[in-house]
Amino acid sequence: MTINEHEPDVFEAGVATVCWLRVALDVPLPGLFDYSSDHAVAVGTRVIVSFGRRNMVGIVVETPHAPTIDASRVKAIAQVLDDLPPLPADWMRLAKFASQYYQRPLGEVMLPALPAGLRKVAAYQGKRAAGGPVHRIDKRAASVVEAIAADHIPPLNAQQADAVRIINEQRGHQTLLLHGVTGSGKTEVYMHAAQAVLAQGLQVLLMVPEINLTPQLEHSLRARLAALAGVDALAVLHSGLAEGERLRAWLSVQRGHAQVLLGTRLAIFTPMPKLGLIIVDEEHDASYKQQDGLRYSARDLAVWRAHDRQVPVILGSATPSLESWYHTERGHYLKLSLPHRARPVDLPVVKLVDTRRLALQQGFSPQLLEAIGERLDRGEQALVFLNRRGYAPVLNCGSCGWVSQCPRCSAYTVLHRGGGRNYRLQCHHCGHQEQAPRACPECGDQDLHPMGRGTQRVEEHLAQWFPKARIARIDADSTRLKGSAAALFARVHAGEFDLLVGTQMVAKGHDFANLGLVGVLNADAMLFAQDFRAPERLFAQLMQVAGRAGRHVQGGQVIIQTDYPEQPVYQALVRHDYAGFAQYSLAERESIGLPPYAFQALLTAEARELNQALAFLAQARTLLQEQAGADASGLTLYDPVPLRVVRVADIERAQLLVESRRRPVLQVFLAQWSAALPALAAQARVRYQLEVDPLEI
Ligand SMILES: Nc1ncnc2c1ncn2[C@@H]1O[C@H](COP(=O)(O)OP(=O)(O)OP(=O)(O)O)[C@@H](O)[C@H]1O
Ligand SMILES: [Zn+2]
Repeated sequence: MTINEHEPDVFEAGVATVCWLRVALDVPLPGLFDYSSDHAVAVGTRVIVSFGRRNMVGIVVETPHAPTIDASRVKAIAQVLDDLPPLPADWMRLAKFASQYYQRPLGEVMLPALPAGLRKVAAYQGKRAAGGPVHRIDKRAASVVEAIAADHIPPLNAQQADAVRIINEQRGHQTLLLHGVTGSGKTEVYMHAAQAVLAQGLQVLLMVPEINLTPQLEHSLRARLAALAGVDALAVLHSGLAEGERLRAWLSVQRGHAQVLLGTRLAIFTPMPKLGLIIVDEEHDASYKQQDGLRYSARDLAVWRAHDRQVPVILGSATPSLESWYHTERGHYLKLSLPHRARPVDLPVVKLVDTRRLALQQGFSPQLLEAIGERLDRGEQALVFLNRRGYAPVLNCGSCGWVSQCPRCSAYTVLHRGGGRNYRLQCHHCGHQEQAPRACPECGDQDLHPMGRGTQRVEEHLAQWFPKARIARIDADSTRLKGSAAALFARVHAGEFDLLVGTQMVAKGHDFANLGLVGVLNADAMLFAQDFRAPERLFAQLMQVAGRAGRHVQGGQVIIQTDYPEQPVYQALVRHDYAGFAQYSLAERESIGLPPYAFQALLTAEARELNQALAFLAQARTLLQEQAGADASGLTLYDPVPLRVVRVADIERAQLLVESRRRPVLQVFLAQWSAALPALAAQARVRYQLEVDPLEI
């Protein structure tokens, strides 16, 4: 932007000095907004400005020589927020990259990435502001973190030591894929790598999929760091924190006080002045993908940020995403392998029980029941894994065939058991709830029965078969209250339960000391899902849950019940053959041109009528075709289709998939396209989301 020669130069005209500011605001409009100030304001500073009829907090992104609109229409900012130094340049670069890559206005990336207090006008103005949120936090004493005694620290084995050595040798940027089988001691590798970085006075960002599921990690990290660098060395960030706690943690990292930041995906947006290493644990986990607003992948941003800051990043997993494996095969990432368990135990024996010709008892094969009984007799724990919460997935009338359906969604309502004989029907899509009827609403017959089974019903049967066993059910329902998941897991680790029934919540990261057997029910449900990533997800999930068996004691066993034992997913599981499965799956993806051999974007539309949504997508498709012109050959545009669950809360949904073999091609077209979509959507009266690198299709 150059100064227009014909305009009076405000700096020399002797009028008041005016500084022009280009500000990012959290509003669903593309572009930045011009304001003025009577003194210089640095890029990265937060300011309060009036926008429309209200005041908002924005971030100064540029200080141009002249505004883009008529200078007389530019409003002055209301207040400069100088309780913090400006957001650092690398943070601004990260936000800009995310904004461009994920096709979202910069303000809608930057502001939501900050702790709430820093982006709310009310936190600074008004009676209770008391000098602003930073001032208030600084005045309040931090709650005392008790130093906990460090657990016994095992000496590294040879494979771990090799991995740590290679990580420590890195200078500048490198992405390292730590592929370690379940129980191989990846955590110890992270700890040692982190220690070396801390010793240089640098900071470490350690990301985990869900913190409340891994209290063990936080506990041992805190203990280790306390011994090393004092009790304040660890900051923890996740969405479950109260606003003040979150701001305090953010500040201590941003000021360089906390040396290690342990956090979920949102932690990727924390300013870290002395960043020296990023670690992404369970890098394959879908929780790294934000599912609303800015639909970013924290794993992918971690790689970008590490590159931008020229520091190493470790992606760790027993079942890496096929994307990461592909990069490793291509030599883009450096692979570190931990092929054996850290303790002197073997990986569990995985057995497939062919259920095609078996008489099952409430979904259980005789083999599985017998195996559970044996483990309990030996005083070991057993786990039954079933990825379906509630009592039964649907209620059915034996007389007329009526099934329980959500009035607002194209989905069944799930039967849940409350206290005693109180049954309710619940929609897992919109939250709709009703009392379960005693008689069929269609024919009045009382022959209503639950079809299939969820964790509640399995728990009930297990209690009948194993009356002496102490049973814990671990799913989203049994851990709804804040802190209850951590409390429940603590009791499991303390040996207060013999038998566990759980959903994918129990599969992740737990180091159960006394768990001998894992039984898997209903795995086939995921086998034939439409999504091309379903087998990858199933494999990872089963490998993870299988990996909970026999971690401390020899003789772990896994029983998977299936109607399709010959499927490659199951065969690879029996062999613990991640590499074989990955090779097979990548070859398949390559032959049909799917990610990671292609890049995708998904446009989803929501409207009152399905036709509205489909028509909008068809228009959007035509528009993209026109924009791309002759270059459209580089793009594959699929037909708009209804979603599998087409109606949720009375809104119909459809989607359009766009694909290209080359990422830059896709990026160029998405930029033009997304700029034109708001107008198109307003006209068609639909809501839409554009998602880059969608995980679920
Ligand atoms: N060098 C070692 N010697 C003995 N035990 C070890 C060693 N390193 C780690 N362990 C122990 O091995 C167990 C498994 O380690 P950890 O939980 O880190 O595995 P992991 O690789 O993260 O597995 P998963 O992917 O299944 O979560 C833990 O009980 C840990 O204390
Ligand atoms: Zn519903």
